[in-house]
Amino acid sequence: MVEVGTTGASGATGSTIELIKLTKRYPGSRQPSVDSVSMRIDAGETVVFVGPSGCGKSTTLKMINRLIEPSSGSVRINGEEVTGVDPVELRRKVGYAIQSSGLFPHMTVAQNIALVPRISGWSAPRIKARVAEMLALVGLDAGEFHDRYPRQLSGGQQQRVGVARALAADPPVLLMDEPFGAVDPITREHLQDELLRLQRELRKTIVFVTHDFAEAIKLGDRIAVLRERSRIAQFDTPEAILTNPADDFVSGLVGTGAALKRPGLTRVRDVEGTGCPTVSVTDPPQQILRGRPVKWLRRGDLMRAKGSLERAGAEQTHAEREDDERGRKA
Ligand SMILES: Nc1ncnc2c1ncn2[C@@H]1O[C@H](COP(=O)(O)OP(=O)(O)OP(=O)(O)O)[C@@H](O)[C@H]1O
Repeated sequence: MVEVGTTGASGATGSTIELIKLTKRYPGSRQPSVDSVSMRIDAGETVVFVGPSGCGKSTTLKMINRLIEPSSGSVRINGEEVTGVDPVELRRKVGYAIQSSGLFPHMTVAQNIALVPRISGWSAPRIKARVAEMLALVGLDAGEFHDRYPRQLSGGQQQRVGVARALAADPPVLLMDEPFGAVDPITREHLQDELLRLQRELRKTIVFVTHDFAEAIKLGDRIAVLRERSRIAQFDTPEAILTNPADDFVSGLVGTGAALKRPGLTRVRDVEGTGCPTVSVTDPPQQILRGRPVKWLRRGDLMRAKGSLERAGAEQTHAEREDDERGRKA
């Protein structure tokens, strides 16, 4: 029997996901579209795949829930190979939300949300209660929306129903493939905020695909920057990627515009010297470092630190936050 989620000391209800040398070669293609990708995603973490069009983000994502079968390599959810999991069970474990919302047009909002609980064999009263709970969770009034059809909803409302449907069976893992790609920028920002709020509450393991780097830095605990064939160019926290891009490819994707959208992030060269200690070039580095900020620590880093902060967080490099986040530095 598959274990559905874990509620560990960190309070996360998600599952770990491991991609092990995951490869997809489509029939007739000379090159693999995904070439031996390996990564580990922690329980309760939001990881965003970002990269240029056609680099293999969606293919990688869809191999996690077996919408696409890998050519080789494997995916493990909480240590269990997904190929060994019954498809119905897999759908219950792995919620899936996509750009076009993916709602069935001939089903009402309630029927769409009830889909996975129904195929999982839930009782009618339990499904009814869950639909009401999900509508409330995504901020839609049940009285107004329960019996509407998708065509009677705005794009943003359809996306909300898509997210509600993906969460209905309380899966520990949520896969989101450009779920907010088809809505206007204001609605998109609103849906992103809603997702952040939901995730603070639910602590699922979320894998989110986007080609919008600003969206990646807003939503991701970590970002996997992918280049062609889903090769990992950098896999790190938004702060680390912004302040220390691995190479020119990553720098190009980050772009100055995206970096400046991160509130409170300032280049060191632009920071006023007031209040900074003055040292001589001959002073020993360790002495200079003593008592000074060395790392960025986020709440998730502290949760995962397991006793020592030595490997937690991201090294502070050439950029500095000027805002009240200073208090969170170790
Ligand atoms: N069914 C298929 N048959 C053959 N090739 C495919 C198939 N699906 C995708 N590909 C190819 O695999 C590569 C990766 O596609 P994928 O959709 O995973 O990229 P992506 O990074 O998600 O792109 P986008 O950001 O444009 O959605 C592309 O070159 C694409 O043409």
